Amino acid sequence: MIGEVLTWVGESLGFAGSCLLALVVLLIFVLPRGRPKNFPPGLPMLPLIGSMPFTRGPITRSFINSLRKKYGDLASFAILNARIVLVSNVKTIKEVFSQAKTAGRPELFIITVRNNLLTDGRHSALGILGSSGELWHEQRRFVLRHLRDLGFGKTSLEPLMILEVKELMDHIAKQKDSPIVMQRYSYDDAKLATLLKTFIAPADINFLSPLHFIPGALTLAPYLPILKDDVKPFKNVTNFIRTELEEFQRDETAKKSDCLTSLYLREIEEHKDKPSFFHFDQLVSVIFEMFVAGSETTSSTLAMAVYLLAKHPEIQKRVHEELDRVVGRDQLPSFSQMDQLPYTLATIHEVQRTFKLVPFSLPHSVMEDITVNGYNIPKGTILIANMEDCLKDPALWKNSNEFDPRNFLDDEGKYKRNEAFMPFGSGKRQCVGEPLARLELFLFFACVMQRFHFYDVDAEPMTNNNPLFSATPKYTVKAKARF
Ligand code: HEM
Repeated sequence: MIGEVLTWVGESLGFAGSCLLALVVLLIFVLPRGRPKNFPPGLPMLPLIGSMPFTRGPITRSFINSLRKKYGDLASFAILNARIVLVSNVKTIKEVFSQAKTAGRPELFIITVRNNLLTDGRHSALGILGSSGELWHEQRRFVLRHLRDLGFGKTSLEPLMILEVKELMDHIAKQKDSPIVMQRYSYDDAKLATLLKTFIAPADINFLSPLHFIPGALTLAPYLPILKDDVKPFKNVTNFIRTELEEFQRDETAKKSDCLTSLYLREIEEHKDKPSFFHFDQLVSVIFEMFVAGSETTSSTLAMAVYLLAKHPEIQKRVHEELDRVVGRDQLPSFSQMDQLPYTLATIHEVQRTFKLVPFSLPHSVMEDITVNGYNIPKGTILIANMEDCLKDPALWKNSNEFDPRNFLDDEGKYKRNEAFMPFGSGKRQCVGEPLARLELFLFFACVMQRFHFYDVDAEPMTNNNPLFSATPKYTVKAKARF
């Protein structure tokens, strides 16, 4: 049989073609394997094509889960030449990602395309989310320090958030009895509406697509006609931010104000005569990331909360009861009441656990060789944290398979933290916006639930296969004002 196949190949391809084929086969199968010595167990890794013949199609969540089951806490595979290790188990995740050596970020398609567009090739790395090393460290430290000083994630932001909450509630109230599409709210402000329309849904981004690992694809991507549509939102958002910043720079009062933009512009001024990571392109990039990372994440979690509570009227009823008892109906819920609202707090945590917005966090890359559980993981390896596995492990939760706020309550009904809950990542690169996101989720959820009863939810079947971001189901729901 094999002889017949070889004869047929020889006759069909001729001598030169057969030699070429033999060379390719040699490169793929005979050259030393792509697996480093004492690397964590996993799929075979062939030179050039990695584990692709063994993944049986695109990387899916069930594929990732099957690796964890088969190989344990550290499981490896390769996409083309990129070696990837899936890290599972709460203890191992915390141990691996707390190290500075694992705080790198692999080159990500979405980020590199944006950098190219932004700077016409002036800067190969920008921003916080996609950068590594000194650039990442310095920018993250600057942004965190100043945001903290400005009250980011502190209760002093409450009045500002309440304005937004009220706008959202007015929007829901205006719909009367007609079904509401809980996907996104375009407020009346035309600029904000334009910006929101241009945003990229995280569920459309797949960092594990082989496209990211084809040498040269990243640099060329923005110029390929086939990718024009994909690139358009980046252009729109960055142009929008540029224009806003130029306007800001012309406004003397704004420039003197204490906000992240003016503080950053002052830093640029201070560094203008020396080589520095503080420059205008970098500022555009940081603002872009804060918008993109901070908008769709919280809004889709809230959309998921409404969906799940409309589907679980008994849980909605208990949230309503607690809000009525603790807050009443004459005032809006406030951060200061968070401790007295354990069921409401547990419900929003349970929404995040069920939703698993970023089930494998964002990929990290190893900056220097490390050893984990006796295995060697060399510099350049990509690491993925298996948060999904921690969120559904029956040993770690009271009722892991159901939407059940008791997963975050102790036997006395008090809110209980769970180590396995890491929706904002773990370690050195943990989400910059976490304190703000936590407050936003609590306040929006508590205020909207105090006022409305959601029912008659009607959802389309889910089609999202992206392993790295979860999408909210497309649904409509009816809202009835409770008072
Ligand atoms: C429900 C809301 C949110 C969730 C679930 C979420 C989740 C995450 C996750 C999983 C990461 C990756 C961590 C890692 O690489 O290990 C991340 C990073 C990041 N997030 Fe969030 N996030 C949320 C809201 C926000 C908000 C509101 C902002 C900003 C206002 C924000 C800004 C960022 C930034 C800048 C990074 C990059 C950090 C770095 O690379 O050092 N996020 N987020």
